[in-house]
Amino acid sequence: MGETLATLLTTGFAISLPLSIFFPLYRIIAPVCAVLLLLQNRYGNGLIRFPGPFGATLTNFWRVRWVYQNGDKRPTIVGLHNEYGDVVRLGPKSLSFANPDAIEQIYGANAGMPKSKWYMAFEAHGKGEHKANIFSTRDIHWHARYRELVQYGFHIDHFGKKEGEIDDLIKRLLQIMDEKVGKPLDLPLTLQYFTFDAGGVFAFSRTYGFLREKLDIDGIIASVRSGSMHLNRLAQAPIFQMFMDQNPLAKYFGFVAPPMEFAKKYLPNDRIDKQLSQPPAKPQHYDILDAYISANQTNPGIVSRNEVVDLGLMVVVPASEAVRTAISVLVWQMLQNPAALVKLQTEIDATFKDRNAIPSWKVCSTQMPYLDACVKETFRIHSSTGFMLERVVPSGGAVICGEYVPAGTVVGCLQWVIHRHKPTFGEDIETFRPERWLEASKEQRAQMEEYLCPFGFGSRMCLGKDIGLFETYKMAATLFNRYKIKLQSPQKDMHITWGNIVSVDFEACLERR
Ligand code: HEM
Repeated sequence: MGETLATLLTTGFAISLPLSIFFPLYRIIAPVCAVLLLLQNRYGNGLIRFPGPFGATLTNFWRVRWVYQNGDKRPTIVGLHNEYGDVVRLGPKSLSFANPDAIEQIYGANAGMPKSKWYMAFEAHGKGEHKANIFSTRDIHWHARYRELVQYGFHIDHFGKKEGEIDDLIKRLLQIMDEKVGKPLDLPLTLQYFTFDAGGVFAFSRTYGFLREKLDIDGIIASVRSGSMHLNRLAQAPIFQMFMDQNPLAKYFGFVAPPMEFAKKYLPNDRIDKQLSQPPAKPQHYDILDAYISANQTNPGIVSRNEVVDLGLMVVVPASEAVRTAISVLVWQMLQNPAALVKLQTEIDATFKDRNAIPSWKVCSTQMPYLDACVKETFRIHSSTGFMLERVVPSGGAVICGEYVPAGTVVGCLQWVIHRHKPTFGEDIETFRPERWLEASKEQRAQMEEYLCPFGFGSRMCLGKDIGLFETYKMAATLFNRYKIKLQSPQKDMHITWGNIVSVDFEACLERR
């Protein structure tokens, strides 16, 4: 067998040489090359002065293993910063920053840093397709123009006109919850039926039917969860993706990621075709598709018909999973902190006399300071996303937090770390304490608000921020107005899945108030 293999490997240039010459050479050359590569990784990137785990300086596979091992914990980069300080070397060519001063230098308008290859994991692939989207693209110019054309569709002034439709969905959700009163309820999953359908209404003015069917349609919720975990792991080492999801051979296996398949299956193609065949008109539906259609009509080279699939994908991942996580964490935190819950309930009772009321966005967002503090504290202590927002230092290098960083280095901040910056948020950063937002001086509060960044930073900040906030404020006020909520297992932590979303699971038990 050894003879045959060696013969094959050498066919064409040295078939007649005795095999015994080659094996000793392979045995020596391979390890020498590996050692040289590891030394180059550790010492050759100009980052040796930055502290970090030894394995991380040698290879990105350290990160893959690290994320695998910690898949059921909150992001452990926080622990690495506690151990190594404000700048941690996370890979041969990557640095994580904990000081909020880094934000402007990495994500500011003048930084000129594109996203890293980490984001490739979130591009369409399979069956011959490979397509960047608004979230993943590393093309700064295409992104800027694309975003400029569609962003009004994500703005509260536009989609806010759909509040009545969302209230109808909330009523359906409450019916499902009422049926479960007194019984164990998978609250995060039930909330996701709502966030999925609400995403459909915001994007396309139609639901997917999760609340009607009361089940995980096409198993997409389960797929998104496992996909988020899987992609977050693979993405840690971009080269890993070449062998797996981004493998050019994947198209021959006919593999299409489930979120993509789902997004395409439920696109309202009839409406899209009809509207595209008509002359440009004023918004008719006040959904996000309005903005995509008008962008396609005026700038088809920037927002092509294919970009509408991006919109479908947004409903499947951030609009359903990230918003579910935000609302679920808020509920869980309130239940862990009875004193805070009493204060929230007192504010709710003073604001709404009717326990069946579905609070309006306007009232929730402007007249309920304690609710506002609870939402902010939820996003601070547990941001829905759990990936470092990686950018690449452009040619010429950059100075970040006083440190020179060479061109080509991947740099970034994780919100979980920034939100634990003690000089900004206080010494008790691991405690859920909404009061910190109310007791702070005007200057300190402004500083905290500037560094509270669950939706990211700068030109790549979340487009769905208004939608995420709209749903979180409304659902929190609605649930605590109507129900007395308890945890089924009060002593147990939430079950955590650290994927690109840090999802949570727990069971609750509701009683009508
Ligand atoms: C609580 C809910 C949400 C959270 C915490 C959240 C968080 C984030 C974060 C941190 C980013 C920045 C990623 C980066 O820099 O790499 C992002 C980007 C994005 N999010 Fe969200 N998101 C939420 C809801 C939504 C919703 C509801 C939508 C759409 C309806 C959405 C659409 C997007 C898009 C399109 C981007 C890419 C923006 C760009 O690069 O220009 N998100 N989100």
